[in-house]
Amino acid sequence: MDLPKDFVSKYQKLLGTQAAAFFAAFDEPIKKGYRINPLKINQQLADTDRTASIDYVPFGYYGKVKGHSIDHTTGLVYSQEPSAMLVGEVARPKPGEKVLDLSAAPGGKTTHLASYLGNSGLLVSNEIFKKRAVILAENVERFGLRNVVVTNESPQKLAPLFPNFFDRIVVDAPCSGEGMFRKDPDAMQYWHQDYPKECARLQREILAAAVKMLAPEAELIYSTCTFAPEENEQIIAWLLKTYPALELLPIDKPANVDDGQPAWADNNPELSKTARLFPHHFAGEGHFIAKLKWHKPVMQTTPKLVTSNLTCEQQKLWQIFATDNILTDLPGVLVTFGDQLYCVPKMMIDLKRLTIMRAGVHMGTFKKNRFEPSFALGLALTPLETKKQIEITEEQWRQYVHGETLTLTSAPVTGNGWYQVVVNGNGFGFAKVVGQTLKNFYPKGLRFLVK
Ligand SMILES: C[S@@+](CC[C@H](N)C(=O)[O-])C[C@H]1O[C@@H](n2cnc3c(N)ncnc32)[C@H](O)[C@@H]1O
Repeated sequence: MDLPKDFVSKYQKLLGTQAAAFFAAFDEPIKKGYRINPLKINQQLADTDRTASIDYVPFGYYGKVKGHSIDHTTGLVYSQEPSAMLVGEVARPKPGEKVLDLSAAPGGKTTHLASYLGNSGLLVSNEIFKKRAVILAENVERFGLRNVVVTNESPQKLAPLFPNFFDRIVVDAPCSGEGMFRKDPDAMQYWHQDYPKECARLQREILAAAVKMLAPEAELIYSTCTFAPEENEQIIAWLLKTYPALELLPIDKPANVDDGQPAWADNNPELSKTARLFPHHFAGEGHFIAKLKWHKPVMQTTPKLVTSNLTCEQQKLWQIFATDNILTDLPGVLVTFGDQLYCVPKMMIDLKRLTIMRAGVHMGTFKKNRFEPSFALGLALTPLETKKQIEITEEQWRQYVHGETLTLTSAPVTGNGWYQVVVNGNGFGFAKVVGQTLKNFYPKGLRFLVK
């Protein structure tokens, strides 16, 4: 690979005898991986190769995911390169926590964090750029997550709204992306000698906002997909100096993960607790990870939490649908935006001052005198949580994702009405059955032809 000249001379100096192996790794094939969604009721893959497992991630595998597959469309798998998976493992939230993923699109870390939260607590998943926030919301929906609010804000706008609020914050920072060069050589176009310094300035601004949102004894996980010391050890050195209440925690490092390099910052030996994933040592593209704890006792004030705004009529229509179709209580607050119904995680603050892309689970739409369930609701619920299901075959799934109406072999004995569509044992939206016909409710924007 034709690496930038200044990049080569920089890492020759920094890595010395290891530099040749580091540069050679850029000519090796990229290492692909994926995670299985542990929140899905059926974990058996339908159309993805289950190859070698990744030993430091309980649900991680090496291999490739096809976008137009049953496994992808049902949210059973998420494609993520193996070194990025260590971030979610280092962060590993506990059920019930309030977690913030501050720069979250397209959603690799968010879906990983949510896998550990198990639909409990609250995960605020934020992305500053609207287009990317849309993709993030789609991925959160596909994964069937119930406890995630997707916001589209700057870290500076979020900070005063969530003072000392979160138990865990992940800052997977925008960076110079040197660890992406192998996967996406176009990333090299943006690189110049001063780029890491420019990124570091932005990273300090983002972290200054993040710190304001840490609850006492909360953890802050910082990561980048670059090798530049300016954005890695030097950022952590800056954090430790600027915020003495932050303590650097050790990271449980899998084999072939390197220690951070104190000499590449201010020689503080603590910095060796951070983790460096180099492509010539580790089967992945490259990452840096640090974990810190916030030891600042502050008086926590409880912000105003989200409250329900349903009219009596809407409550009645929702109840009719829920009684007929759902066997579980979703533990959230029912909120409408116009005629759209959402179930927002209980721990979420009042939504008014935020740009929200997805306020928990999109439950459906209030139409005249009835409630129509959303595709998202049928993805989020397992078939054990719905009263009536229609299991479709792989061939019927191909027709369904193409937007076609299905003809069933016989009319279901439970009669006409809403049914959860099930494929490979996992929920795939709701659809209406009339006689032997299964109408197509796969969202128009998601439809495709399987080739
Ligand atoms: C490394 S990517 C995040 C990847 C994501 N965490 C994942 O695992 O899929 C960094 C993100 O930071 C966002 N970003 C860019 N400028 C930002 C800023 N000033 N504040 C917060 N986030 C920013 C980018 O749009 C990008 O989505």
